[in-house]
Amino acid sequence: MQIDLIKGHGSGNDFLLIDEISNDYLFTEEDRANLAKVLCNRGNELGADGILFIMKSDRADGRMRVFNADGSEASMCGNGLRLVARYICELKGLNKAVIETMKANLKVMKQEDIFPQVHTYQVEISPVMFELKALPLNLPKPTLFNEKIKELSDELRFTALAVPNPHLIAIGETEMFQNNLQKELSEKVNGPNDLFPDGVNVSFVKPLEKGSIYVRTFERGVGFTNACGTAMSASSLVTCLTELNNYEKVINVYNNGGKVQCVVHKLDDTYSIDLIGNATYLYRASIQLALNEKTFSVTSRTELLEQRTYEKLQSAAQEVIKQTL
Ligand SMILES: N[C@H](CCC[C@H](N)C(=O)O)C(=O)O
Repeated sequence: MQIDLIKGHGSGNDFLLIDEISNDYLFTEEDRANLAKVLCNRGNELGADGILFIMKSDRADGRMRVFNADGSEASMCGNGLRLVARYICELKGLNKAVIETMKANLKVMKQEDIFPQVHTYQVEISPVMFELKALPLNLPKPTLFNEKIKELSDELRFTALAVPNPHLIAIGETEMFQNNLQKELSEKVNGPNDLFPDGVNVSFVKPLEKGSIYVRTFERGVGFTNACGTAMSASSLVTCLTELNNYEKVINVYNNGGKVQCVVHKLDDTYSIDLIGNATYLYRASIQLALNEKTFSVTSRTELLEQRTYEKLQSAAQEVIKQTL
């Protein structure tokens, strides 16, 4: 079976985009999980953090389903949604659209370049839930806000929220990035454990100057990635809850893949976050796939030249991180 795809990234969080609107691929659920495991494997010619299936929708301009590299499906993907936003807007000649995701239909729109000649989109991150059952997190309390979890750490304080995929956020200083704690506790809560039966994305956050933070995330179903869009959005919200940053103001979120911006909105007890950042295409490729043998070959690959301009954004962001982390 031949499959045409685009490899792209949002802040270095890279994905394979497969267009099921223009092509009749007819994937089964098992196909989708197997495709993610086979094509995202970085030992192969492609490799990625996940696959974004772009599908028809009867209630929006398009639909996104996101599968992690381990074959698990997630309810949301912030960096991936910017790539899908770009793909749908360019496919349909739109500057803004609505994309159906597992739990919500989300508003997306093309934005002014966050850096010269870097395709930039804004996506809505919503709904936001703090009830522990929304993750789920099995603790004898309704919510977890800036509190210790003795099974995970004696010092760190965590906040748990779903946007709607699950996130566990710890805010601290540089030292928290200089040991193996994030890796060890992330592997624990993403393996067989009583706290997070479905796993969780784990982010360590360091406030930089007011209006700027650095976020490093160990992603459920993937591991450490350059950036996690929903995690950066959730982290921005938590820094507003702890009054480190302000609602309705742009927060610069630095990460190992570059920089995005978040604006946190609070209306009574309802929150949403605007996530603004790049949607960069790396290459187009066609593959010949034998799914049952779980093998494929790349039959064509056309490099695109967008990464050269993106790299200027990334090195500027890395300079800031080097100065402040
Ligand atoms: N690993 C996530 C899905 C991908 C989210 C991330 N790549 C993003 O940009 O939000 C999860 O299992 O909930």
